[in-house]
Amino acid sequence: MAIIKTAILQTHVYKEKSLSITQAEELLADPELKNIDLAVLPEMFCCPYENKYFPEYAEPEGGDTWEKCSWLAADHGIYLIAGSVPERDEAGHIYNTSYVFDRKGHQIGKHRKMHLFDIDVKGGQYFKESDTLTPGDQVTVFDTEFGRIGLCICYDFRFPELARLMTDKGAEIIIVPAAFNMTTGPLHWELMFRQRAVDNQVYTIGVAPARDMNAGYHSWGHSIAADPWGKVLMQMDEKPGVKIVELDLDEVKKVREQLPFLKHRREDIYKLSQIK
Ligand SMILES: O=C(O)CCC(=O)C(=O)O
Repeated sequence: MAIIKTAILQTHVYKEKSLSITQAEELLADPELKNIDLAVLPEMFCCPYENKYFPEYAEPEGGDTWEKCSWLAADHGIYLIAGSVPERDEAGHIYNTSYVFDRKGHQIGKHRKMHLFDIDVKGGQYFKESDTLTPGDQVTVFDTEFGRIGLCICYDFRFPELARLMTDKGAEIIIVPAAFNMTTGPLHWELMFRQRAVDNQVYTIGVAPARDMNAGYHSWGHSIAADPWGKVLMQMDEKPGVKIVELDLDEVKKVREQLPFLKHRREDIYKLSQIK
């Protein structure tokens, strides 16, 4: 049996970066989380989700936030998907980046959000990440002793091609630090996590910041886990909190054997290919 005990941390994002990090530290120290294998934080878990803050809060890979997350993973002996943070590279570009640490605190994965969130819904949400951020260009999967996990960030998950590429690369779980909003969250959030799970026969996990109506961006919250049948295993409300879900990778194998549609693709007629 390959069961991954996964903690989903729907945290509050403070204006002061150090408070958001301390919050993660305190939550992980809770004795109820003693036996977890993996913990996941939300998108921009220590930076308010607004363009004006991304340059100010950005750090290079290996910076203070990175160091702290690496230490937390090693200290608890867990895999940590450190939500996402604004990352500044040597050329001064800023990315929305998720780092993954193994049980020893070594970085074993890194995803730079590939699809920037540029939308303008009349009477609803406006956002233009491309005002400050640069897109990444890598499909991200990483290995654990349980199996392979795919990783993308929020708007990336709207692109079924990306989830399928991760599945084709062997992902059995797809993890998505994310922050949907009050316009798109109510109709699209659960639907997407269930649909990608069904289409790819994977577990899907979405981890969002808690809603803060005093913030510039109102997160939908509702962190979620769906199984490879598309069943919602757990969904939170909008408040801060922690939930543990058990992901049984034998289920992925069973579902794929019983309903083998991934093998029934007509690759003689159509094919998804990666250019880079
Ligand atoms: O796709 C959506 O509706 C929300 C996306 C988003 O908030 C993000 O990419 O940060």
